[in-house]
Amino acid sequence: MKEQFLDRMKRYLGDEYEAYEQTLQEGMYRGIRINPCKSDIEEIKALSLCEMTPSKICSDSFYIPEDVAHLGNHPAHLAGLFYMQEPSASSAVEVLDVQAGDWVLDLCAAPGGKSTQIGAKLHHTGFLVSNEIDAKRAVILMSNMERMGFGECMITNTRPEILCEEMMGCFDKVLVDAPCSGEGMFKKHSKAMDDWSEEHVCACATRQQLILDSAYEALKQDGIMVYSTCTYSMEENEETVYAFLEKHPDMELIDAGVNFGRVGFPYKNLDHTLVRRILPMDQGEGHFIAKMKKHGPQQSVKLKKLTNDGLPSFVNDFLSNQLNEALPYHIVLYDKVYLKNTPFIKLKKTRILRQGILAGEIIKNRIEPHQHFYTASLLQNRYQHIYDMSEDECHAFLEGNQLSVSGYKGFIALSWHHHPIGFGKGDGMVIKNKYPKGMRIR
Ligand SMILES: C[S@@+](CC[C@H](N)C(=O)[O-])C[C@H]1O[C@@H](n2cnc3c(N)ncnc32)[C@H](O)[C@@H]1O
Repeated sequence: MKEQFLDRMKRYLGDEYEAYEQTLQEGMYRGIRINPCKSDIEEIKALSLCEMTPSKICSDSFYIPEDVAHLGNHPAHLAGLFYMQEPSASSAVEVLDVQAGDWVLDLCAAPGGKSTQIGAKLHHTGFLVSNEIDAKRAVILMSNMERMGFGECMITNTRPEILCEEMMGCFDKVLVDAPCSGEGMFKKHSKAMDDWSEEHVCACATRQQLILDSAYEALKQDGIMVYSTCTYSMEENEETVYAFLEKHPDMELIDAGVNFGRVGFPYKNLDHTLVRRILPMDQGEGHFIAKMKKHGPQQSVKLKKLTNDGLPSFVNDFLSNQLNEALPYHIVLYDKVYLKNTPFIKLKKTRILRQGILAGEIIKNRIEPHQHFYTASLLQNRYQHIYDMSEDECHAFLEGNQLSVSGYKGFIALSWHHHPIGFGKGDGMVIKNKYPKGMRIR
């Protein structure tokens, strides 16, 4: 560990420094968070995946032993029943206190730990915009949102200032889980430690101010903003919040409203008792969370809603053949068919990777369904053609093999323990494998 970093930690922690130093010799906390849109605690426990210890931070989060292997390839994970997330990483969304019907912006969202948690809390109500500035990471975010089954959302890949200007004053809740110097992750990512320097900490703090200024624009009057990091430095935490509040006097730092973690470090006249810190001594990996309310006034842009496109008859036939109940909204964009429960919105400057559920792609005069159509939790009870695979069949399917199952013709949802995990196409004799090649297990 860099001496300069440890000296700073000594200054921050005083008498507790030794306890912190001790945690550096220990392993990382690991955990899983159950997806209530697809499963519940009883079901996951009954799978006996591993030892699961409840966390005090989030009722869906559990600590798991550090040495548990291969959970990522477990069918329950691939079907989106749970997300691998260390419990303290769920703290910021708990503070955000998402309510059904909220419009929520997750401005720095990849790989999607917090967006999938927000999606679960919204439970198909409201609207979630998950933005990631980095194109490659945005694709990972999209695949995690897809696996977990969310559709009442939009995945964007844009600079915060562009998105927040286009959606000015639209959101009840905004989460800024900011890029930071990652001091809380040094045990996990040694690269974060190699990159560490006081200059880097200050550069992160400058960037955080810019992101917060954009986030401010997107927040409604009376809306709630949560700012979080996974770093210890005061420059990126208390000092960032202080500078932001100085610049935006209509923002008020309010009580985080939770009883996990501990108060922040004292800084000027910031009420540090209102912010939360989770340190490794608190069964976490170094998180900071501040909750703020916007008193406004704040104008909101009026978003343009799209009307339903006329669908080609073969798409209508496909949808009525596959689903026993349709979703009310659909659009076709670049030959891709999307479905949604509420109207699609139109943005001009923001790069939208996906809005709604991607049902499939029109190729010549037919539709090739997409994996998202079969993982979307809103559709889970609507498939008219579904085959529940045995453990062996599911394993073979996830490896990319066809199923020797006769009697089915056409596209069919394939489930594990009655949870759709993908799809195939029957020819009466076998079901051909349509599990995306890049997702197959080897
Ligand atoms: C701490 S991570 C987010 C983790 C995510 N919220 C989760 O729970 O999975 C911060 C993200 O901010 C992104 N980022 C980097 N620079 C940014 C910028 N200038 N504006 C917005 N986001 C940025 C990074 O690519 C990274 O994905």
